[in-house]
Amino acid sequence: MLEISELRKRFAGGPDAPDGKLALDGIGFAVRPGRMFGFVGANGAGKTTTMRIVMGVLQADSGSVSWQGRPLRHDDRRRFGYMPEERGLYQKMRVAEQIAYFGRLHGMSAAAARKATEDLMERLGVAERRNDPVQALSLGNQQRVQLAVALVHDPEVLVLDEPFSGLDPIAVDALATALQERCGSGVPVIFSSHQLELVERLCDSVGIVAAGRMVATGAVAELRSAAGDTLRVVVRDAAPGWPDGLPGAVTVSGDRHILRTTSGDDQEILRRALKAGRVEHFGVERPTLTEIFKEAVT
Ligand SMILES: Nc1ncnc2c1ncn2[C@@H]1O[C@H](COP(=O)(O)OP(=O)(O)OP(=O)(O)O)[C@@H](O)[C@H]1O
Repeated sequence: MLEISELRKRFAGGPDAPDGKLALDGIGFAVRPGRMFGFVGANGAGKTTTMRIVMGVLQADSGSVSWQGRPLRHDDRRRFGYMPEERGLYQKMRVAEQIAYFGRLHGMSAAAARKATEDLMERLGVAERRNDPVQALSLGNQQRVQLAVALVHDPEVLVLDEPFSGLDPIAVDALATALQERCGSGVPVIFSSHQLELVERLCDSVGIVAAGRMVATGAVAELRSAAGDTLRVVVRDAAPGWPDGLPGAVTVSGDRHILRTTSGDDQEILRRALKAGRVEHFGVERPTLTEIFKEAVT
């Protein structure tokens, strides 16, 4: 298991902010083997900083990262796969050569690196570009190569900073399948993303970070059920004022009134809605991850 505990990090300030910037204020979470963990949060919340600390690119002021029950060491990180936010490809190096080169850096034999490279280029749809320098590829294709670089040495853990950003839907599916396979073979996977539908679809658990703190963490289904069900009623052509006194909030969209409530007598609400106009929808809904996210970070 990969465990991140109580990480704090303050960046040095400039003349405008002499106290610096507290980027992490006690972040902690754990990712079990074979689990996919979605790391979400607004811009500047602290995701990249956390992942950089996990990968040893930055040092925390305090807190710890442990892997399989003991403090994470430099050697362990060689067996991790990392996709940094700033990306890190050699622009002039050819695609196949580059992926194999990173495999070699992680200690693979030349033959094993070549074989893994062939396999990944095929899987990620860049085999036809094998002899092109990276700089000749579109950004999305460069990202596929970046992912191949993170995967080539069959890592024990995957830490990916916004791996899905900028990818077309075909590439998203190829990447999702590649990650699910790694997970299926017992690898813990952490990835950050602003694409919450994707996180909801792929991840066993999520962590929502705001201002350097974890504000919610757990299985997506648990977070959704803990957030409580909402009754949504849509009434068409209803007279204004019909929901006066009913709990919840009403929004108006064209000729539709939409009432959302988490409390109240549903039968009474239905009677009132039927009297008021044409009831187009009456149902209980579980909040999406996007709704939970907005609630948690605002
Ligand atoms: N090297 C640095 N020096 C000073 N401040 C920094 C540095 N790196 C990050 N920060 C600040 O730390 C905070 C957290 O940034 P971080 O990049 O971790 O956020 P993030 O959640 O990854 O955001 P995004 O979704 O925009 O990528 C931000 O306020 C950022 O401006």
